[in-house]
Amino acid sequence: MSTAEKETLGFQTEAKQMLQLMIHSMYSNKEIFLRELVSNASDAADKLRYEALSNGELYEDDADLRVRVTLDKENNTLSISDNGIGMSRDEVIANLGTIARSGTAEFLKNLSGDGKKDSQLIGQFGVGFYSAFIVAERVEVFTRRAGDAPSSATHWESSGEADFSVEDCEKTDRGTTVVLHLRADDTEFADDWRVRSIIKKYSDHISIPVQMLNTPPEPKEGEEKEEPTFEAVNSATALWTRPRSEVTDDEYQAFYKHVSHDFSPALNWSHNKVEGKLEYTSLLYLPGQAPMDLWNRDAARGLKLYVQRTFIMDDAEQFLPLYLRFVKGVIDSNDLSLNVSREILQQDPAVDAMKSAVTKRVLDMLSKLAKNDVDKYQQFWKAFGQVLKEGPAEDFGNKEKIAKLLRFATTHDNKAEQTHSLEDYVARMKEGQTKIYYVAGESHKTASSSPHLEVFRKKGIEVLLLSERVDDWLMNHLADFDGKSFLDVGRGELDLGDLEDEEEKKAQEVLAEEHKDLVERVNTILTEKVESVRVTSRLTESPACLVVTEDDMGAQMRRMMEAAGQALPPSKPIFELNPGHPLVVKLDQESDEDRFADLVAVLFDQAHLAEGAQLEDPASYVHKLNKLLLELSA
Ligand SMILES: Nc1ncnc2c1ncn2[C@@H]1O[C@H](COP(=O)(O)OP(=O)(O)OP(=O)(O)O)[C@@H](O)[C@H]1O
Repeated sequence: MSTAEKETLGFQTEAKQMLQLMIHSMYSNKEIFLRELVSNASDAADKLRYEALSNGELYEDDADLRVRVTLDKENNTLSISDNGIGMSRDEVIANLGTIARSGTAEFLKNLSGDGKKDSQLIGQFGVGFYSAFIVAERVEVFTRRAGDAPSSATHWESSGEADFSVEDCEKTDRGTTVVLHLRADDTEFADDWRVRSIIKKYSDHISIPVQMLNTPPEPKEGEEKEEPTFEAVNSATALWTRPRSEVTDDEYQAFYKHVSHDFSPALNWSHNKVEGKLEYTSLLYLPGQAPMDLWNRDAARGLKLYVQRTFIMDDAEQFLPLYLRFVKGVIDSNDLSLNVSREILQQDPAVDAMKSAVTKRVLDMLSKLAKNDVDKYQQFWKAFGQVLKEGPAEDFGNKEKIAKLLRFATTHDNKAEQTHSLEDYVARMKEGQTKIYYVAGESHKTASSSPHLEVFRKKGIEVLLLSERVDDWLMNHLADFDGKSFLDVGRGELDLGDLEDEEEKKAQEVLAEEHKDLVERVNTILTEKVESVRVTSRLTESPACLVVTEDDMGAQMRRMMEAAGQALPPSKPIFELNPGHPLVVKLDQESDEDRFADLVAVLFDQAHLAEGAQLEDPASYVHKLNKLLLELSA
C-alpha cells in the first residue's frame, strides 16, 4: 500500500479509554485544552531549535518561532499553528494514536466513573493532545516535519471515537496545525476576546510569541481598510529569566502546569539565579500530589534542561538525587555546551556542583515550608515522605538536614499520621534519656500494640512507631540525631540507661536469679528455635516477647529482602518471659512435662503473632491451644 493512500486506524485501547474519559469528565474545566495544545506547540518549537543547532537548514529561512491561534466564527473552528519540528506520518500514527506513557494501564484501573474524581486523576496523569476533544467534535492535524518536502506532509483526522485516518498531503510551511471543529455547545471558543483571555491566563509564560490576528481600527473616510496582522498575546519571555519580584504566583503556577503536566497547583517553588564560578538559573517546584508512577524507578524524573535558553532535554535526572525525584522544574545553564548529551552530563564536574546546590535549595525550601506552613508540609509529607526517607542512605552529607524534615507517628498520641519531628521528640525526652527509641512493625497497628512498648508506656517514655518498609533502612543510615543514637526497642537487651534506677536494676538481677530454673527448662524445649531465653522487665501485660539479637537484621528488613527473593539464613530470636505474668507463674509451677512443653510452644507462637508474623505451623498452635483450653475447663 502506498502511504499516500488514506488509511483508517483504530486507537490503541488505552487511548480510546482516555479519549472517552476526557470528553466525559473535563466538562467543568474545558478551557484547559488550549493550554495543552499551546504547550505542545511550544515544545515543538523547543525541539526544532535544539535539532537546528546541528542542522541549521531545518529552519528553512524561517527562524522566528511562534504559535498562531486563529478563529473562524462562521465555520466554528479554532486552529493552533506552530512552525516547530512537525511530525512525519509514522510519528503522527505513534503520537496521536497511542499513549506510550508508563503506568497508563495502572492509571485507567484507578478510575471510579465519578467525573469529578476522575478529572482530578486525569490531571495527575497529564491530559495532553486528546484534550482537544473536550470542545471539538472533530479534530484535524496538518503537519510536516522540518526538513521533509512540502509534498510529504500528513493529514490526520478523527472524531475522537474508535478510529482516526491519516493520508499524505501538501503543506508548504513546516510544523503543525491543529484544527478544532467546535461542538455546538462550545462556540465560545471561537470568540476572540474569550480565547485571548485564556491564552493570557495559561500561556503567558510560554517563551515564544503566541499570536492572534489584531483588529485594525475602522478606516477614516478616504483611507484604505488595513489588513489584520498577527500580534503576540502573551509576554513571550521565558519565565525563569524574569526577576522573581516581577513574576506573580499565578504565573508561577501556570508555568508549573506547563513543565509538570500536573493539574493541581504546586505546593511551593524556589527560583534562583546563580552567578559566580557557575552561572545558571533554577526554578524548582514541589508538587502537591504524587504522580501515578512515583514508585516506578524507571519513570521519567528530573528537570527540564536549557542551555542559554535553548531547550536541550526533558527529564535531565543528573541534577537531582533519586530521593528528590518528585521535584519538577527547569535548570538553565550558561556554562554547559549546547551539544551536551546525557553521557556528558554524567561526567561533567560542573553538573555535580549544580546538583549539590540544587539539592541544598530543595532541602531549604522544604525546611521553610515545614516551618511556615505546617498543613502544606503535612500534605507534602503524605505524598512524598516515603521517598524522602531514602535520603540519609543516598546523601550522607545532608543527613542532618534530611533528618530534621522527617515526620513520625509516635506513642505521644498513638495516631497513625506521621506528624512528629525528631526535634519535637527530643524536646519531650525524659530527664536522663539519652536515646531515641523506636519500634518497627508491619503496620501501624502492629507497631503501636507491640509488647515491647509496655515498659515504655509504664514509664511514660515516647517511642517512634515505624511501619513503612523503608523505615529499617532509614534507621540503619540515620544512626543518630542531635547527638542521640536511635535504639530499636525490639532488639538486644533492654537498655533504659539512666531511666532505670539502681533499685530497679537490682530487682531485675534478683528476678533473673530466682527464675534460673524456669529459663533453663524453657531453653531445653526451644533450644533449636531460639538464641537464648531470659526473663525481662520490659513487659507489664504480655507474658512473653521476642527480641532480635544485636547483630541480626530487623524483622521488617528480613521480610523486605525475602519478598525480593533473597534467601536468608534462619534468624533465631531471644525469647523473653515476663516473670510477673500469671501465665508464666503457672508455667513455673507446671510439673507435667508434656503440658509444660505445650504451654511454652503456645507462648512462643503468641509472641510471634503479637509481632504480626506468620506462624510456621498454625495448625499445631491451634491444636495445642485448644487442648489447654479444654484442660482448663475440665
Ligand atoms: N504541535 C506538535 N508538534 C509536534 N509534535 C507534537 C505536537 N503536538 C503533539 N506532538 C507529539 O505528540 C505527542 C503526544 O502529545 P500529548 O500532548 O498527548 O502528550 P505529551 O505532550 O507527550 O505529554 P502530556 O500528555 O503530558 O502533555 C508529543 O509527545 C509530541 O511528540
